[in-house]
Amino acid sequence: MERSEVWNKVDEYFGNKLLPSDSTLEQVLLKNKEADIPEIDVSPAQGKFLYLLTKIKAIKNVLEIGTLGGYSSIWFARALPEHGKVYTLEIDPDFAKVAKENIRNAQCEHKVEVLVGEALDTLPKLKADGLLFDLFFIDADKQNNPQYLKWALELANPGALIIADNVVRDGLVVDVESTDERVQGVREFVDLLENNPRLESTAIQTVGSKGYDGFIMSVVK
Ligand SMILES: C[S@@+](CC[C@H](N)C(=O)[O-])C[C@H]1O[C@@H](n2cnc3c(N)ncnc32)[C@H](O)[C@@H]1O
Repeated sequence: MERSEVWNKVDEYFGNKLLPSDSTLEQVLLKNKEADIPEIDVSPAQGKFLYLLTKIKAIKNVLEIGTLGGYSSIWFARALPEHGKVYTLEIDPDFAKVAKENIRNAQCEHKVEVLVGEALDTLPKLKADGLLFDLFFIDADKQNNPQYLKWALELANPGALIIADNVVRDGLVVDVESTDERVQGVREFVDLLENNPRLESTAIQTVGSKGYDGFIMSVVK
């Protein structure tokens, strides 16, 4: 069996055991497919992981950069208390439209603000509005990860979590010579984390239905 086949089977096994079937989330993925939205959302297991983290830390406000069809936004929203909020930033108005529908269908509308536009234009507005966040999920254009980290530090409550997805990129992250600007963005992001006195960080490699990748998690002091 191919390694990726094994990863899929193992994801399926744990999914069947630990993630009860969820017609709302399944519907989200179906709607995304119908709208030709790429299948680059987090996997169900990863979504549940984000949900659990949000619950464990009793997070109240989440800032997500990269909405796509709203799949991870819904996981976050479900983990928040009634008065909690997810602000999620999306550049593509068509994706944002589908995300808003999915979020409405999942009955999470009151907890999620989908903000359409270039994230680097939206972030200063959040700061001007005096918003602060307990958890950041950086999951958009990787070349801008260094900028997103700087903004997360501007907008973080003490003790906030910063999670950046897709940092392994099938192992390409260790390619010093890479001309892929996404790889360069991740490497620059890691350089900013290295010895940063405000952050404690780790990186976890993952395999599963989304292939070989990983995420970085940092805590703001
Ligand atoms: C990996 S997907 C997000 C997946 C989503 N978090 C999930 O797990 O369901 C990345 C998203 O970031 C959006 N994006 C890319 N560049 C962006 C930018 N500069 N500003 C805002 N959104 C951006 C893309 O359009 C895409 O929808």
